[in-house]
Amino acid sequence: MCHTVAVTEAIDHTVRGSWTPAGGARSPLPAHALRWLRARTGLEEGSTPAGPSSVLPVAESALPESARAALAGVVDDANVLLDRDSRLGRTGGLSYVDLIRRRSGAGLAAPDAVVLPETPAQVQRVLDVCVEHDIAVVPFGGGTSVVGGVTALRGDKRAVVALDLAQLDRLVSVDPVSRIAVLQAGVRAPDAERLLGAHGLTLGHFPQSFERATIGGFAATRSAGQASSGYGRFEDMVEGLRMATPVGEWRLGVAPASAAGPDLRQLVLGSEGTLGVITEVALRVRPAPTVRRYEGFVVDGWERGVAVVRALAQQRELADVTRLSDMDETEVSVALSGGLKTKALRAYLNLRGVDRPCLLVLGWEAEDGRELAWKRAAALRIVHTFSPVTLGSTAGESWRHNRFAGPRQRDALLDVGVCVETLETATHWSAIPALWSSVRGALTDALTAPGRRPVVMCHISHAYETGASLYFTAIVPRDPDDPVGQWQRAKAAACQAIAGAGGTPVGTITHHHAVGTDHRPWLSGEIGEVGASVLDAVKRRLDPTGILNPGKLIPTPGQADQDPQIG
Ligand SMILES: Cc1cc2nc3c(=O)[nH]c(=O)nc-3n(C[C@H](O)[C@H](O)[C@H](O)COP(=O)(O)OP(=O)(O)OC[C@H]3O[C@@H](n4cnc5c(N)ncnc54)[C@H](O)[C@@H]3O)c2cc1C
Repeated sequence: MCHTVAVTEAIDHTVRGSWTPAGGARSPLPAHALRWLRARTGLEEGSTPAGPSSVLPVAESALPESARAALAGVVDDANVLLDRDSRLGRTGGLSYVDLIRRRSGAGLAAPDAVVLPETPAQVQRVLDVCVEHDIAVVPFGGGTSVVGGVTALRGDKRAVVALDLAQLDRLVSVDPVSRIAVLQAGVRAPDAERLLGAHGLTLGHFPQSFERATIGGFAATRSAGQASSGYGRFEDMVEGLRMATPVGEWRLGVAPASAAGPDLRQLVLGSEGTLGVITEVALRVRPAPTVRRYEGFVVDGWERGVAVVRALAQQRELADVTRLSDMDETEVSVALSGGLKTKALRAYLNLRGVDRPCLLVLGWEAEDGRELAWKRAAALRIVHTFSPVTLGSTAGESWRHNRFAGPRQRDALLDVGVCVETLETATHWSAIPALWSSVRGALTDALTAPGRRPVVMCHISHAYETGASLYFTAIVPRDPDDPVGQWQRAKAAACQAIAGAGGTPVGTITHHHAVGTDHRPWLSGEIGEVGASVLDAVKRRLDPTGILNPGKLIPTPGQADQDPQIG
């Protein structure tokens, strides 16, 4: 059984008001789900589908002709795109706010050109041209950032280009003995699995943005996939990197481990396009699994669920996929699936005396049945000490089957007038209960309004011996008069809860979504003024004129947190 995942629809950057070109129309909400949503949140009848992108305002390109000609001299005329649709398609990422902006046209910041290099050498020369012509550069992978990471901010430069890495799409080499594969930065995750699958290998990185996101983007944001317990976070997979910078190419990583000073790869991982453009990544790969088993359980109460995951983590028996939903997320999953099975499940859980059901999904993948049976038995020995209700493999397989459906569901929710967005953090086990409660409270309070009753739900899908991530999703009827402000106020309240009072953070401002523009105002609080000045110094060394991704990540002292181009 090969570990590939089908991509059902073409990726098209010129259509960005939704996850796929078909948008919510491809996967409309079933009638029972809509009924539940209206009763639970106060959502009124109505439909708000994305309009045609042809009506959106896009300013004329400000790229000077001299710069265009110099860029075309590097990548060829055909790879410097100035047309409206190509530029509109790279205005930003795929957060709720990005999608709303592309539906309303307000606050759009289109790049002045899209540049598509074909080789690492061309990337280097493009940077040289941009330094010479004072042009800002936004490295653009899959464009799935949800924190403003690819918003086309110009900063103090004459123009801004989106440096789209789509044509750096090759598997450079495979070393099966060492289990290392070198992939170019623009390879999308499904293509990475396909290319590696031909060698019997897998990367095992399956974020929910799998269909669109790229190897370079994963490295630049320290991404975490759904199977992080088994395969690790993306930075755990990185053996080496090749990065173009305005002061020359930088290659990192020569051995599996090293005591040659600080590990400078960690400076590149999570640098979000502000220090250079990653062109190649050497990755630790594994034999593709031939067997897998996903199972569902219900645990009575969030606290007990957290205790199960902690026990698995601390006894080093986490399943490759370990995912615990709180009561609200469990309720929403059950309500959205609907039908007879839902009624039967509710009745069964009642019968078993479960008052506060929390869904736990465990998934194991292995090279053979014996290995899988061994891993599963070790984990289940722990799980069963918490007396869960076993739902079996149907529930687990159903989760696996739908694991990339979230973005399509979001399109459908946007089309019926819902505000739906996520945010994430991580903290130590001892702080999990308080942080879960304070972030839920902050989001609920900020989103509650007359006729609007938010649903705020949470899950843990990345666990460690010392703590875990908390991933929140909020659903509430959209404020038609101020849809962006409605979410931004809620997000600020949640960030404040995470940042804590009195300068002591309760958790990290981001576990895997990265900093971008959205978390930038909170970064100094987490890394301290000294940390911020170190980042700033590295930035100045690698990018002395500041062309790379202005307004993202680096908390430059004295500089406004938001770019004035964004209203
Ligand atoms: C629906 C949805 C679900 C998501 N689920 C997950 C999830 O499960 N786990 C997770 O970790 N994230 C998730 N994300 C966030 C996002 O997918 C990740 O941050 C991802 O790593 C971004 O990859 P990308 O190729 O799309 O990068 P982009 O969005 O194109 O870029 C992200 C940042 O990296 C920079 N960058 C991109 N490529 C390069 C490069 N080659 N060199 C230097 N800088 C570069 C950009 O300038 C930007 O700052 C999700 C996003 C969405 C919309």
